[in-house]
Amino acid sequence: MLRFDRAEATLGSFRLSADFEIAAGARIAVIGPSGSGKSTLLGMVAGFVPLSAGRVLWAGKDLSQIPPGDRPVSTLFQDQNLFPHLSVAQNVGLGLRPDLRLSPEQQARVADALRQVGLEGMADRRPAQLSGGQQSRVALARVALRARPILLLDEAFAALGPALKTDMLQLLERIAGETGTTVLMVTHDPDDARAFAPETVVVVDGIAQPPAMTGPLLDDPPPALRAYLG
Ligand SMILES: Nc1ncnc2c1ncn2[C@@H]1O[C@H](COP(=O)(O)OP(=O)(O)OP(=O)(O)O)[C@@H](O)[C@H]1O
Repeated sequence: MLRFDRAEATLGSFRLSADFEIAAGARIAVIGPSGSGKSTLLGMVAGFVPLSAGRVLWAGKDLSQIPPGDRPVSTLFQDQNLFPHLSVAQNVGLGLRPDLRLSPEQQARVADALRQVGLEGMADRRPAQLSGGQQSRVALARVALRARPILLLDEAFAALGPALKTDMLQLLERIAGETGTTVLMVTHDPDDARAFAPETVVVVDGIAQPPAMTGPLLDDPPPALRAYLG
């Protein structure tokens, strides 16, 4: 379970608070107006944003004691964090070993991850030789191999067209389901939330609200969310 225990972050004059729990293995959308604090909420989990009060706990353990790189967390941003000078296989292999000294068994796992995301035959290409959708798949394969229990997506697929985005969300759902990964996904698209996330956290007026059922929430949004959704 991921628990925000009266957690607060303060960035200049901006303050965000969160006090709720997310079940292990849940898929959660995070929506709200621009500048409302969605990325800040993810940053509190990943460790990019320090807490000014309260705690964030995973499986009962206080994450603030753990440096960002050692937290049980992977984060995917819109730019996909791929290294341009490394091959597709090497970019994925980083999920297993940052120094890329992979054993034959680990190389086989990289090949398997590439197969899972439909990129077999592209292992030796550089990211620039792939389409945007294929680059997203490389990033997802790396995250799958990294196998951290919490996955944070910050508008990771926002640059993709609708059909590709649907593909990526289905792929993500399959991988997260197989591994039991807990996913928090920031999106500006309510259709993403409906397609992917049974529950949604609304971030508005400095508060990340407890998760609500996505369908009913979007069918009958509270006033602050209604204004944002238009
Ligand atoms: N380092 C900082 N110092 C001061 N204020 C900051 C800092 N980083 C972010 N903020 C402010 O904190 C608020 C929340 O930012 P955040 O990036 O979490 O919003 P968001 O909901 O993810 O926005 P968007 O949808 O536009 O990406 C914003 O008002 C922003 O201006």
